[in-house]
Amino acid sequence: MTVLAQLDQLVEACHWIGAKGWAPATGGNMSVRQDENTCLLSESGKDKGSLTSDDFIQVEIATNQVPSGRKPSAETGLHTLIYRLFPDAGAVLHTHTVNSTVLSRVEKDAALVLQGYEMQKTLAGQQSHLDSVSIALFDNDQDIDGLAKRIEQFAQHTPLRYGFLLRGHGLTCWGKDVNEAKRHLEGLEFLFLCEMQRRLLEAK
Ligand SMILES: CSC[C@@H](O)[C@@H](O)C(=O)COP(=O)(O)O
Ligand SMILES: [Zn+2]
Repeated sequence: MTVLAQLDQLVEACHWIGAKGWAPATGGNMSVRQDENTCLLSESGKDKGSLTSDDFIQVEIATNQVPSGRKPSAETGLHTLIYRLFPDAGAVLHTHTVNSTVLSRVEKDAALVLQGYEMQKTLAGQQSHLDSVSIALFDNDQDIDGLAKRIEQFAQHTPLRYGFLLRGHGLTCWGKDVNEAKRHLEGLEFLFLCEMQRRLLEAK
């Protein structure tokens, strides 16, 4: 599929994310890989639910440089990190949902472990509800370069798959293309909602 077709799919995914209320106000950011050296990232500060293809800005993956001089997402460094760590990653979606925001604060460990859910199989390579899926959880940080470094160091010793949570902030997930990133987002959000409800009910 061409990059233009991927960008069209990404714009559609942004509208779908907006309609679900998963990127309130100007929260969230999205990108698609152009080639091994560059990606197209959403412009900073926009309502991500009403983006058009003109709102995506070319960024160099190795350096975070922006040839156009426009202002891509404040979280550009997390998208480019994912494209650097995972040559197969073709799209990255970052959302601010209530479930990911709250659950990432309630969970004090360095990962949210999901187990026992059939919907784990929405995640590439997962074949059974009996397996455990560990979603890494990092403390939020306004220093995105510092945060990216911490995540990079973590990935050197622990597998990082599907996405990660930022505490009190939201989910960043990816896939080989827009469709897979969208499936991972929808699957993980479903699992977060189930996990919230389970913890609430079992606490009584
Ligand atoms: C609504 S404030 C949220 C931002 O600080 C950030 O977390 C975010 O997701 C959107 O930033 P942006 O620079 O528009 O990509
Ligand atoms: Zn954010």
